[in-house]
Amino acid sequence: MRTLIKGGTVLSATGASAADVLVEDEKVAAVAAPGVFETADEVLDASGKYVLPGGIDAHTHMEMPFGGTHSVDTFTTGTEAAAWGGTTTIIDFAVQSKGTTLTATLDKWHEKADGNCAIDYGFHMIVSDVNDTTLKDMETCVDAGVSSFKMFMAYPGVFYSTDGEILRAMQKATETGSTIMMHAENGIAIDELVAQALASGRTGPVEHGLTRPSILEGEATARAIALAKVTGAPLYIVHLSAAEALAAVAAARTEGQNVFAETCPQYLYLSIEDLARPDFEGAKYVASPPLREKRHQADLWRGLRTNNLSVVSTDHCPFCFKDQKELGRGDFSRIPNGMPGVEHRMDLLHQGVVAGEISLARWVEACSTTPARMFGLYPRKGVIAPGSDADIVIYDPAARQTLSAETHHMNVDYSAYEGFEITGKVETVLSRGKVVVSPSGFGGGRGHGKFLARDLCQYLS
Ligand SMILES: NC(=O)NCCC(=O)O
Ligand SMILES: [Zn+2]
Ligand SMILES: [Zn+2]
Repeated sequence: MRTLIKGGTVLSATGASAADVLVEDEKVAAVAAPGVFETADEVLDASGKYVLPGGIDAHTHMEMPFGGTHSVDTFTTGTEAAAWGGTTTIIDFAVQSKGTTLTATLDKWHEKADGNCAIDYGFHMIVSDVNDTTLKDMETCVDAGVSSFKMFMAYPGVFYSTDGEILRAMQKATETGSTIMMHAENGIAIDELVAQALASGRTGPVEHGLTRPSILEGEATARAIALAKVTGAPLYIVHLSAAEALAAVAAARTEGQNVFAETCPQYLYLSIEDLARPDFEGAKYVASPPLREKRHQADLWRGLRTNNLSVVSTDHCPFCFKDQKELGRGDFSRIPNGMPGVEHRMDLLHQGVVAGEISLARWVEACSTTPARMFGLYPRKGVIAPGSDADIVIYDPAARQTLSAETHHMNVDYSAYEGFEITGKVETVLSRGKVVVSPSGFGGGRGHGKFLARDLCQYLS
C-alpha cells in the first residue's frame, strides 16, 4: 500500500520545506521535491498544511493508581485522544508499589496496555522501593526496552525515595546507561506545610499551591543534579514548573552535565489563579508540582527557546471533577493529583509559534524529535525520513477551534483549557502508515498500537 502526501510544507527540527512524502506500508519510503511522485494507492492533499512527524508525549499516566482511585483514561481512550491531537507515541509509566518487583510491575503494565492502544507506546518505570532486587531488575528493564526510571523526592510514604536510595539507583543507571527521571519537590518539607495548613483550617484547593512553594522545587532540582553529578547518571527533570528549578538546570547544563528537563503546557498557560477558582473548581487544577504564579511562564518559554527545557510532555493524569476530585473537598491533600491534556499538547504549543515564543522547528523538536532522541526512539520516531515509521500529522495552521470538554475525546468530565481559542488544528494523522484520524473521523482503534522497546538515551553530550 502506497500513500502519497502531496503539496504540503514538511516540518522537521531543523526547518521547513515544500515536499511530498511517499509512504509504503508502515514506513516513510521517500521525501522528494513537489511533483516527483505522481500518484499512489491513496493521495492525501496537504496543500496549505504542515506535514510533521507525529507527536511523542513522553509523560502520560493511563489507568494510574493514585490515592485510592485511578486516572480515568484507559490505554484505549487515552491513546485515541492522543491521536486526535496529533500525538502518535506515548511513553507511559509503570508504577512499582512498595513490596513488588520491577519485573512483576512491568508484566502488569504490559497486561494493561498490550492490545489496547491505538498508537505506539513505551514505558518508563517508576521506582518506589529501592533494594537489591530492584537494582538488579533495573538491568532486566533496560534489556526489555524500558531504559528510564522515574524517582520521587515528593510523596513521603508513597513514592518517595531518600537521597541515599536515589544515589544507589543513579549508580545503577550509570552502570546500565539508563536515565533517571526526577519528580523534584522537597516532599518532607511540603508535608509539614500541608499539615500546618490543615491544622489551621486552610483546606481549599489553592492551599495545594501555597504549600508547595517554587523554592522547594528549585532546592530538590539542585539536589538531584548534585546526586547525578556525584554518580555520573544522566538526569531528566520531569514536569518542571518553576523558575528556580530552571535556573538549577541551566547552571548544570552550562557546566556540561547531562541534565535535561521537560515542562508541560499547563505550566506555560495556567497559573495558581486557576487553583484559586471558587466553589472547589480549583480542584480541577491540582497537580504536582502545582500551577505557579504567572511570572514563571516567561522563564519557561525562554527555557524552551534556549533548550534548557528540551521537551514538552503533558503529564496527562486525568481524574474526573465529579466523584474523584471531590475526594478532597474539605482536605486539599486528598484531591487526586493530576490534570488531563494528552489531546491538546500539539495545539497548545502551536500557540507558542503563533505568538512568536518559539519557531516552527522548535515546536517539532520539543514535541517530537527530542523526545524520540531523549528516550531511544530515533530515527524510528521523531522525524519524517526514509525508513522512519510513517507517523505523520497533517496540520492546518489556519483552522480555528475552541477547546472544550464538550468536544474533546479524553475520558474526563472537564477541560483544563475550557474555552481556549486555538489557531491551528490537526487534520489527518497516520500511525505507522495507517490513517487513524481524518476529516471524516476516527479510523484507528484499539490494538493498532505496538509496544516500543526503547534504546538508551541518544541525547547525551
Ligand atoms: N503530576 C501529578 O500531579 N500527577 C501525576 C504523577 C506525577 O507525575 O507526579
Ligand atoms: Zn511527578
Ligand atoms: Zn507524571
